[in-house]
Amino acid sequence: MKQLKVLSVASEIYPFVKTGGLADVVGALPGALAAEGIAVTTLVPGYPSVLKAIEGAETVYVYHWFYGGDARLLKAHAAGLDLMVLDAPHLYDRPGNPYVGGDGRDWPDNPIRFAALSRIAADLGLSFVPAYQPDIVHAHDWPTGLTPAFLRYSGRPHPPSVMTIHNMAFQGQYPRELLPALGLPDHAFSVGGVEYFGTIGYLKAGLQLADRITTVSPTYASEICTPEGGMGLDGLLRARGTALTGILNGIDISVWDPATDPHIAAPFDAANGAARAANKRALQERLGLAVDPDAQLFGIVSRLTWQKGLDLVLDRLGTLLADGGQLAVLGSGEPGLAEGFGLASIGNPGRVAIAHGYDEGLAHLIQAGSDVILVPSRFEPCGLTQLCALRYGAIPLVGRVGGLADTIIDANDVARAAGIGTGIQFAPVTGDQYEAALRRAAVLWRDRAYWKKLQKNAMKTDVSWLRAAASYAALYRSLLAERA
Ligand SMILES: Nc1ncnc2c1ncn2[C@@H]1O[C@H](COP(=O)(O)OP(=O)(O)O[C@H]2O[C@H](CO)[C@@H](O)[C@H](O)[C@H]2O)[C@@H](O)[C@H]1O
Repeated sequence: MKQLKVLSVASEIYPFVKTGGLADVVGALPGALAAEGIAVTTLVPGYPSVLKAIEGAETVYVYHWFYGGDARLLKAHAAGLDLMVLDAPHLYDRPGNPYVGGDGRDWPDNPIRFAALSRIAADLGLSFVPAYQPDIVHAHDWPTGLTPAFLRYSGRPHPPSVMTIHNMAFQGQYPRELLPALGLPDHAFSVGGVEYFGTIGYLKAGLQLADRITTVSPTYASEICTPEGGMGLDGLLRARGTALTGILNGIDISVWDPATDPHIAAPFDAANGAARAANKRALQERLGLAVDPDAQLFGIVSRLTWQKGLDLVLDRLGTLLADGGQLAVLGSGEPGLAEGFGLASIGNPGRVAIAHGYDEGLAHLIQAGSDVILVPSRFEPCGLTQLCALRYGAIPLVGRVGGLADTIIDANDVARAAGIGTGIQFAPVTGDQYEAALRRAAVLWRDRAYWKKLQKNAMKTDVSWLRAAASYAALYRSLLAERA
């Protein structure tokens, strides 16, 4: 089969720059797709952390006066990834994260910064760099949503495009007056183009103009077609009909491998789950929790946001602790939630602990040492933490929404009889239902023989990228077949 070239474009990529699951997916897809005969090159902004990782990269294109300053397109290979990097210091050479400055506010020029990224993706699609001509351009989330628009409004032949939604909650909406500064023609501002409720909608543009739309689970794909889940874009998505599909994420099972994980206290696998005990002890010691193998240890690794439903955990903390449970939280985000967990840890020494900030190593130890991983999300396009939890034998307790519905088999009586449960689901996502799920978790925990069975089932679940890679490959090939 002919090798396909896919240009993937995104605002973050693991291991160079990450604020959430988007980076994981963008960083893992190229490796997964290589096995399918697909060569992925990823275009990302030249943030300081990216430029540091690609010192000595080759300049393949020079832009004089590009959105307010000079810029270069660099080509590099780092951490096993083929990269194109947009080095535009006036747009990306600053501290903070890709979207916000040190004061926690969005960079005011975000519309320009991400239009520039999308513009380069389109330029590459339009063969500006003769040595690199992708067959498909694949854009991820709102920061790259204008890519299909730049392709379309170039008026030139261009490769087909795919737009992937990792999270509908972020859409990128900016005043219409920016249109000329973005480099889009007046006629782009139409319902069939980039116009979105009187503004310019970045994600909207991508969803309107890409040849195909994917999101990261089948259930989320149906949820976003409803007024409740569509966040204003459900009508458009319904109109696009079969152009939208859901492809479940995987995780990088070499990074998330309890048998070889350098971040954990003791390696283990499905056949030797008993070694988890050493990780539980290490986690309890590290976070100052009482060292007690019998306390059911609940873990959270998350961005602290409304989406993740963590206010429910605080509201119903009494139930979690009532049966001797413990809680270990790693997260960063909304100050109100961080403070809430901080106060809970002060009020319950040895029982509740919070580690603030971002800590890759501790995330691994929490997965390896917790008995349960809590993901009570209000909506969840796919979710990666429950996949890590499955792989590490921590039983996911999740809201039955989006990808959480698609990746966990609720350990109800029928599943138990069939020997197939892998976690605990609850719906709808309310405090009462969450609390009922906690009670079920406590009952299941008391039956240690069954708990071990659950862990075995969880660890046997295929959470790799294998199936997703085959689905993306099929999607790309069908797009090209259509064009031909
Ligand atoms: N404080 C911390 N320290 C260390 N690691 C931390 C951390 N906080 C979070 N992480 C890690 O960041 C990743 C988060 O990924 P998720 O998919 O769970 O959520 P996110 O909402 O960011 O992603 C969005 O995009 C992804 C990708 O498509 C979808 O799965 C998801 O549903 C959607 O909301 C996980 O790998 C997790 O371990």
